[in-house]
Amino acid sequence: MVFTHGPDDGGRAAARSADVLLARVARASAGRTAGILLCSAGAAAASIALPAVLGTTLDLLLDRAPGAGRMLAAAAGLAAAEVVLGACTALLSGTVGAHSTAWLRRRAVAGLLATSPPEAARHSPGEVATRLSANAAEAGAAPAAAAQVAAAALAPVGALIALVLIDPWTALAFTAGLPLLVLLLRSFARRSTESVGRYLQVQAAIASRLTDALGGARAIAASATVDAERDRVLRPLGALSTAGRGMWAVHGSAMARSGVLMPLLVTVVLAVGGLGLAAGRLSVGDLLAVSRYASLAAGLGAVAEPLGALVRGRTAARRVDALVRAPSLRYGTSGLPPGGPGTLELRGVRVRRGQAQPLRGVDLRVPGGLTAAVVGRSGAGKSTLAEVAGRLADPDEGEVLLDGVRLDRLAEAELRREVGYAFERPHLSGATVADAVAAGAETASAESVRSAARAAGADAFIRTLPQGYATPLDEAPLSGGELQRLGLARAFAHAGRLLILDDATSSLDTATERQVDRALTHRVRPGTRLMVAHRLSSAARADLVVWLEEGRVRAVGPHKELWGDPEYRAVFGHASDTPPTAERHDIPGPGLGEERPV
Ligand SMILES: Nc1ncnc2c1ncn2[C@@H]1O[C@H](COP(=O)(O)OP(=O)(O)OP(=O)(O)O)[C@@H](O)[C@H]1O
Repeated sequence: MVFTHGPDDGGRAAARSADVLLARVARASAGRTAGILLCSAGAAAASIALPAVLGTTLDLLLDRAPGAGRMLAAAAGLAAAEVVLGACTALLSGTVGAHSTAWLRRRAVAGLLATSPPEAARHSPGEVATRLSANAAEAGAAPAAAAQVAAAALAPVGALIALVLIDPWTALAFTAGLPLLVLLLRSFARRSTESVGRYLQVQAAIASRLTDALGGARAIAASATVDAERDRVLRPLGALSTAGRGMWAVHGSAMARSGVLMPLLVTVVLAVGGLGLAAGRLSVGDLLAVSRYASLAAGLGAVAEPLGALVRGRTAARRVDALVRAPSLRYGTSGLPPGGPGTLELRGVRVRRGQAQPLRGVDLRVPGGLTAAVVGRSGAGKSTLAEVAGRLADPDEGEVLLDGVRLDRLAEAELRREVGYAFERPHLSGATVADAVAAGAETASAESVRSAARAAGADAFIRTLPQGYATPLDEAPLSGGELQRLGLARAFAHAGRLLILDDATSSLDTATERQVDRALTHRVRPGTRLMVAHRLSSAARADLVVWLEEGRVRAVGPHKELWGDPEYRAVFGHASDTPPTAERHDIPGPGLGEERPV
């Protein structure tokens, strides 16, 4: 099976950006990270001093000289300090990891929520879950791992200096083997980055498939495809196992090679030290110290462990960084002309989504105050039109204007105040049902919450809930239609000059839909309505219909005029056997909106 590279796999630039992110997260825990370095340096200093003190102690004991007891106590103190400082390093590493993970998760969630829905949709829910959980935790461990890499090098470097001071020949013998170790660590870091990257990708693919399957659990059960679905979800397991084995093979081979190289170096150093003793250059105590320092210097091979954690953290950071860097919508500072009717214009609007072009050069004008139904076959581009009309996303070409002002020049607060949305499956947030309706750019008053709920046909069922409007949202059992009515109520409570309803009445019964329609005319703040509609009745009741076909405006006009076209009738499932009528892309008669009673 082949896994294509995700949007975050952009080579060096992505790696650099992830490193910048890690530098920022390290700065956020700078105090504790410095603590790791200090404790590690302290532990390294203690471990470096210990062999010298032990060597001197041995020489004093052999010579029966005074002061051996004091030196022994000093050695015990150094050993204790090494243990305590090591424990502090472990504790600080844990807290730095936890803080860094939390910091990364907050940034990633903020980045994801600030981006446009189509950008966010590039990451499947399962993939996002993996990036925010496992990947963020791995990346969060990177700052502490970096400090540990630096710390792991401190003791060996110090030990090497001590060897130079005791007997330069022993230091030279050790240094001769270092280029091999550097080569080994470099190759480990490179191969590890590749294998960890593969593993994380497959892991995300499985999570993504699993989340898809959970989302469609009812359909899977109903269509008796449980076995096939299980196979589909688990199919990448083989690739995961291969990637995992590859990862540990890289790790294991680095460990094995350094496991051979380092004892070999220690043996060579000891041999040189032994020759020094025979030549009278070194004392017995010196030889003891040389053997301990050689072992300490050989600890450089153990740098592979934190280096592995650092490599895994850097690779995981790229996946988290892709969420942090998700392009966010930029807002302007302009306002709308006061009292404007809500005239909506699209000029040469083109939208690309990967290979697809949901909208291809759309020109459209909906005069203020009118209700326009957007109709077309499935995939015609209706939801995409609704998306750019309310600036949930920007078009790739062209511009969208509300009362003559480009939407991307509007201040965010003004945009969200004046443009309202209701969706087919609204997402509600807030502690209670009333809070969910009140939530918006500005919190709606209790009075407008109730009046909006009445207008959306939601008041009656809200009253039957255990605590009415005060029912906690997560204790309110809601059907699809009830959820839609709450979404409509929220939109009505915050209605601005443009209200966009994207299939927002699809689950309502006909009577409630009519009631909502009447309320839209008489009880909700007057303005322009753009309604994505599949039902014939919605198109028939609208002032005008925008008929989309394959991302283009096929025609614009009153429903009864378009009805003469058999292809238009076919959109609603009526027979089509005559040729299409002429195209009309604009609404004749400006001022229609102003003449319309509200
Ligand atoms: N993020 C995306 N990536 C790839 N293609 C996309 C994306 N979003 C939309 N499309 C494609 O663009 C076309 C229009 O999609 P859109 O959702 O606007 O259609 P629609 O008319 O609302 O359809 P429906 O009535 O089925 O909801 C479809 O072919 C769709 O597959």
